[in-house]
Order: sequence, then C-alpha cells, then structure tokens
Amino acid sequence: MFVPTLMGQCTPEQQAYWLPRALDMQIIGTYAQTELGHGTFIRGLETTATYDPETETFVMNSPTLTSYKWWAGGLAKTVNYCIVVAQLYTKGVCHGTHPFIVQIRDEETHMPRPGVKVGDIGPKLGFNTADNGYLGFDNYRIPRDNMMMKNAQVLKDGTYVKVARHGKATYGTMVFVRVLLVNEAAFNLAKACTIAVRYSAIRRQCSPDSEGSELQVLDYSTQQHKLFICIATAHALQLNSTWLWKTFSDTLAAIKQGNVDTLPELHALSSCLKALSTADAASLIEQCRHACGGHGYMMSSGLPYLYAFVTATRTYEGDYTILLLQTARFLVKAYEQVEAGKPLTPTVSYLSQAFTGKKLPWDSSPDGIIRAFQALAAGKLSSTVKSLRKRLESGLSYEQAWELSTIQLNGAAEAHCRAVMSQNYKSEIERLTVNSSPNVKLVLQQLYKVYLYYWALERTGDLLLYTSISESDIFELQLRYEGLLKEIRPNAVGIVDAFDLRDEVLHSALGSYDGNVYERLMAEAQKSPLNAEPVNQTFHTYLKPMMKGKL
Ligand SMILES: CCCCCCC/C=C/C(=O)SCCNC(=O)CCNC(=O)[C@H](O)C(C)(C)COP(=O)(O)OP(=O)(O)OC[C@H]1O[C@@H](n2cnc3c(N)ncnc32)[C@H](O)[C@@H]1OP(=O)(O)O
Ligand SMILES: Cc1cc2nc3c(=O)[nH]c(=O)nc-3n(C[C@H](O)[C@H](O)[C@H](O)COP(=O)(O)OP(=O)(O)OC[C@H]3O[C@@H](n4cnc5c(N)ncnc54)[C@H](O)[C@@H]3O)c2cc1C
Repeated sequence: MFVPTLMGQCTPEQQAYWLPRALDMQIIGTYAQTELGHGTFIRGLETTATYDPETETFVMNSPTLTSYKWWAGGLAKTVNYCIVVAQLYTKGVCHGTHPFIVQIRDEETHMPRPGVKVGDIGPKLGFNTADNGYLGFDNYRIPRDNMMMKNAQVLKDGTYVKVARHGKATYGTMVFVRVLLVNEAAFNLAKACTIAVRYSAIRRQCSPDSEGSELQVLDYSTQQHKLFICIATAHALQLNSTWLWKTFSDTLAAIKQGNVDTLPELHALSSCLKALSTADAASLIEQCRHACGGHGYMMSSGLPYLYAFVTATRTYEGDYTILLLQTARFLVKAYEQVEAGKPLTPTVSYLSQAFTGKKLPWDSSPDGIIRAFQALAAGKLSSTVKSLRKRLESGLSYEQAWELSTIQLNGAAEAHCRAVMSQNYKSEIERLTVNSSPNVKLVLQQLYKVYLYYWALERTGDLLLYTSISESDIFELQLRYEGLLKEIRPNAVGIVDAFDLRDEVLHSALGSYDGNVYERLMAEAQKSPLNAEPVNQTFHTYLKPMMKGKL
C-alpha cells in the first residue's frame, strides 16, 4: 500500500523523489491509517499533524492512547518509513485527515527516531509472518514537503489549498486495494478447492453397497455440493476481478482527464465486490476444510493457514458490513433517480425496469435466474426505502431512520452485488470463450449454472417474495442442480488441475499433484519436534513423579 499511495497521492515532484527510493527498496514503507480507537471511521482518527510556519514543519502528535496507530503491516520491526494518515491543522483550523510521509527509523542504524514510539502488536489469528505494529508520536517534526500534496496543499505560510475535484480523493489507495482483493479472494479459493477436490478423489470412505469397494468421497452428492460451488465461485470471482480491474482502469483514466463522474459507481462496486468476494472466499475455504474431514484440520493440509489468511480480508481494507452500507447509499440514490425519471449508471440500469409492483414471472434459464436476482435486489431495495421513509414520517432524523434500516440496507446491497456478479460471470465467460473448444465452453457453462442454481436455491425465500416461483419450480430446480453435480464429477479433478497451481504454492500434504496423501501426511508428522526423541523430558519432570505419587 506504500508504493500505490506514493503513486496516487504525491505531486509529480514528490513522486520523482520518493518513488525511485521506494521501488529500489532504499526505503521500506507501510500504510498507517488505522488507530487503536478507530479503523472504520476514518474521520474520527486522532493523530494530529499541526503546521508550524516558523520552521516549515508539521508537528506529529498522538494525543491519546486510542490515537496510536495500530495494525500497519511491517510497521513493528521492518519498515523505516510510513504513510501516516493524520488530522491536519494549520492556522488553528482542522482540515480533516490527510496522508504524510514519515520517517520513523534511522536509515543506517534502524533505531526509532526520537519522538517515535513503535512496536509489535502481538500474535494474531493468522498473518503471523507480518510484523503488524503500533506507532505513536511525541512532538515529532517532519518537513512541510512530506505532506502528500497531490489532492491538497499547505503553502509555506500555512495557507491550506484544496486541489482535488472529489472530496474522497485521499481514499484512493483503499479503492485500489479493494479492487486487488477480489483477485486475491479468487486465487486463494482456487488453492483451497484444488486441495479439497484432489484429496476427495484419493480419500475413500464407506461402501454404500455393502458388497462393493469403498467410494472416493468425491462421488458422494453431498461432497459435490460442498465442493463444486467452491470451484464455480473461484471462477466467478476471477472473472469479476478482471471486469472490476477494467472498470477501475477506465475510471482512473477519466479522473486523469479531470472527470470524476464514474468514481461513485466504482466506489459502490469495489466496496460490495470486495465485501462479498472476501466473505464468500473465507466461508468456502472453511467449507473445503470441512470437506477434508479430520485431515483438513492439520496445518499440513494448508487449509487452516489459507482460512486464517483470507478471513482477515473480510475485515481489513473496510469491514464487510461497512462496505455493503457504502454500496447501499449508492443504491438508495439510484432508487430516487428512478423515481425522478433520471438515467442510471450501467450496473444499476436494471432498476429502471424493476419497480413494476408485480412479481417477476419465474424463468429457470440462466438469463431468467439473473433477472430473478435483479428483481430480488430491486424488491429488497424498494422494501428498504419504504422502511426508511416510514421511519422518517414517524419523526426520526435521516441518520436515525438510516441506522434502523441498516439490516435491510445490507440485504439489498448483498442482493445487488450477487446480481452484478452473476451478470459479469456470464458476460465474461461469453467474451473469453469466443474461440474456445465446445468442450471447454460446456464445462464453463456447467460451472456457471452451478453458481446460479446454488444461489437461487439458497435464496428461495426471497424468490418466493419477489418472483412467481412456485413450490414445483423449486423442486424442479433442485433436481436440475443435483443432476448438474453428476455431470461435473468426471471432470472435477481436471478442472482444478486447470488452475495450474504448483505444489510449492499449494503447500499441502492433501492437495499435491501426485496424490500421495498418506505418505505426505506421515512425512509432515515426522517433522513434529515431539518426534525428535523417544521419551520426552516432560515424562521425567511431570508424568513419572505423578505416577509414582511424588508430585
Ligand atoms: C493484495 C493486497 C494486500 C494488501 C494488504 C492490505 C492490508 C490492509 C490494509 C488496511 O486495512 S488499510 C486501512 C483500510 N481502512 C479502511 O478501509 C477503512 C474503512 N472506512 C472507510 O473507507 C470510510 O471511513 C467510510 C466507511 C467509507 C466512510 O467514510 P466517510 O465517513 O469519510 O464518508 P461517508 O460520510 O460515509 O460518505 C461520504 C461520501 O463519500 C463517499 N465515499 C466514501 N468513500 C469513498 C471512496 N473511497 N471513494 C469515493 N467516494 C467515497 C460516500 O459514498 C459518500 O458519498 P455520498 O453518498 O455522500 O454521495
Ligand atoms: C490482518 C490485518 C491487517 C491490517 N493491515 C492494516 C494496515 O496495513 N494499515 C492500516 O491502516 N490498517 C490495517 N488494518 C486495519 C483494518 O483496516 C481495520 O481493522 C478495518 O478497517 C476494520 O476497522 P476496525 O478494526 O476499526 O473495526 P470496527 O469498525 O471497530 O468494527 C467492529 C464492528 O463494528 C461494526 N461497525 C463499525 N462501525 C459501524 C457502523 N457505522 N454501522 C454498523 N456497524 C459498524 C463493524 O461492522 C464490526 O462488526 C489491518 C487489519 C487486519 C486484521
């Protein structure tokens, strides 16, 4: 995040100085925004940067315990520079949060600079190879030029000048990383399903027909139900990430030309796609672990590590709930635009046809299911706006009415995101398989249908509310879904092999290409320090005295 922020928040002159140093690793930096007391609410950050025109420096301070920076990766022991997000004061006025480049350690000795308090935050659920740190300042001075001045400037005399065309331009790095995280979610989920599918082809358990041999667990319908949605979701996330990256690049190009019109839609999209992709990836990686039974619980399976790593992505760079609420703000505005007969931006354009007051006729084709997901999102949005307005009519302020409606707002944003993801999944497959063989197309279509049927069956309650789907339609869809799992089964191992992940990347005794699961589990077990000696010292120190009654 250090380098992208240098690129996105510095003037060309600042970039010319800082970027070569960072890219050559002459300096190592991190992004220190979150504090002990505030992560989500950026406007509530407490670290201060007060401009002193006498010395042309900013004085950095951490006025409270809760103002200590907390979490930044590599901050504890590795980095010598930081981007610090702090409340900017000049001429006695607070201008809100701004980013600053702050040297925290000596470039030769690596000692913390006087006035800098830095350390490690301690062990975490995962991410333990990153020395996430804390950081506080005591009247620590940095040169005026170290304020990142692309979007706002403080002149030598302390005059504050706003440059950016958009009020949230300083949040740019977060948008960029949210876009990257969709890809990260796809990649890690692909790893987990490669491990779980390969293992399920090796693992044999139970014999449904008592005379026959034991089945590969991958042959069980319930196992296919657990795993094939993971493969389909990895594809859906990968294709959505490609699409989102293009949307991001187009918006960035427009911003460079001075046009910020598409930024709100990019923010709404990157927020909900980051939220849903990281949440889906984390829960499906856990599902892959379940699918591997006891051996999935071994660290040597690679799955606990993957889960611990990915579940953090649901929180960092904007918590799941918070980001969905950002998308919900955008959706409520889109609803109002429909009411006012105004045009809508592309990803919400489906809303213009949606508020008919009638249930959408159910159509179980893939296109029909996407339309049903859109109807569901529109229906939820409409009910949410009704709740919001009812609360406003009862005399509540907008903020109070909004707060009370946030559960529904999140539901509407989640449904919208699922509709967008399904639509993108379809259009990206079509775009990318124009020249593919019929068999490749067939397999990709099967996985795509698994995704649609799975989520339709997960959301039958909502579909009953907002479409004309009947009990027999649901029954028929269930049978079709179960049939599809059997069609995919013969290709399942080939499909995960096609992710093309090397054994070194998977790092799993269960998921290696050669399938030597039991040999690898045993080899990994031999590495346990407890196997280094036949009798452990604890026997002599504790067990023997206890058994002899001498403890
Ligand atoms: C593969 C890479 C691995 C990288 C490892 C990364 C390790 C982790 C790093 C981190 O976690 S860094 C810290 C990240 N922190 C966060 O993400 C904090 C989350 N919080 C926020 O983003 C914001 O505080 C908020 C929730 C968006 C709210 O901000 P604020 O209070 O300032 O705004 P609002 O009043 O809610 O909204 C006003 C207005 O602004 C629009 N808006 C908000 N954010 C953006 C944005 N990024 N871009 C464009 N527009 C934005 C928002 O939609 C509102 O618009 P209107 O509705 O008023 O039109
Ligand atoms: C592994 C890891 C690495 C990180 N790396 C960095 C880094 O490099 N740099 C950095 O600056 N930060 C980093 N962070 C911090 C991270 O960005 C924050 O933890 C994250 O943004 C969530 O903020 P929070 O911790 O304040 O959670 P909180 O906001 O305190 O969330 C707690 C709960 O309150 C809920 N909540 C909060 N506000 C509202 C609201 N308005 N409405 C409804 N519910 C609400 C949340 O949904 C959540 O359920 C990292 C975090 C982790 C876990």
